[in-house]
Amino acid sequence: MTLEFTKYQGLGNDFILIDNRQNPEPMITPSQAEQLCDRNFGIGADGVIFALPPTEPDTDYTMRIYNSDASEPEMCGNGIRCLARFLKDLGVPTRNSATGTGEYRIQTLAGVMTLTLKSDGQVTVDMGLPRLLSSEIPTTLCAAEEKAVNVPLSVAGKTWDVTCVSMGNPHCITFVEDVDAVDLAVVGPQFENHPVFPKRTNTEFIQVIGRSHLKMRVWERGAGATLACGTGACATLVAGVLTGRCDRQATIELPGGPLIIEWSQSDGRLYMTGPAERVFSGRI
Ligand SMILES: N[C@@H](CCC[C@H](N)C(=O)O)C(=O)O
Repeated sequence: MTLEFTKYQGLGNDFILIDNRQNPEPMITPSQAEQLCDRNFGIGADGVIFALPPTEPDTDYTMRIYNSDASEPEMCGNGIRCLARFLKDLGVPTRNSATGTGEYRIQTLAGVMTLTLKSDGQVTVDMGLPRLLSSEIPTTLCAAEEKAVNVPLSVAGKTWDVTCVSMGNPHCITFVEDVDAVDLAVVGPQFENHPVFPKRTNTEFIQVIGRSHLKMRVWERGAGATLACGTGACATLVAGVLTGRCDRQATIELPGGPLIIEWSQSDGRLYMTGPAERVFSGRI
């Protein structure tokens, strides 16, 4: 089998993009995706993203993604920016292109996202509403109808205060004094596979630099330590606001660079702005 692909990255969170517009089912299996993501024996990536035909009214395309461990997450913030850039590079016309900023509406397992391609190359994504009930994360840290905000969780012999937010996918956020001191490779997998998270979790370790500047490191479910996580940055801003640590708009500084996140007061939705760049195309 020969597969055409293009590699994209958003702040170093990197993906293999596949033009799957002719078929509603991904053209490779999760285990083939895992092989392609291998950084030694494959192309190397944090995940594989498929541009699939739309199935819902008023949407342009459908995104599905496999993590590098072959699991399928509901949503990916950096990945969907890369998908918008991929569609544009394929010559797919945007909506409202006469205004100078084009839009795509992309269906995901977490709902429909609207993406705006800006003239400076950045992409803004309407990431929708955060979900806060324990049953929505999901986590058993609290009763199903309660919010897990600043609750203690014992991991790796230490008690961490955590806040849980779903952006369609699960996030556990913990604020620390010094984010560089966290041994991600040791504590990350223990958070990810903790029994209080029945669908596993992404985990964000956050240092507050100022009310509009947070520094983040992430351990992703199904991908491990990555250079950036868009859904994680959105979940982090929500956790920071809920715990009184930051304003509703902030720069989230990641190892791969900054994301600008806003939690709109007027509509309650999260807006994420950041880059998405093509790296190379190939055939495997
Ligand atoms: N890097 C992504 C998140 C990808 C999915 C995640 N690993 C999960 O399993 O939920 C982002 O930018 O949001």
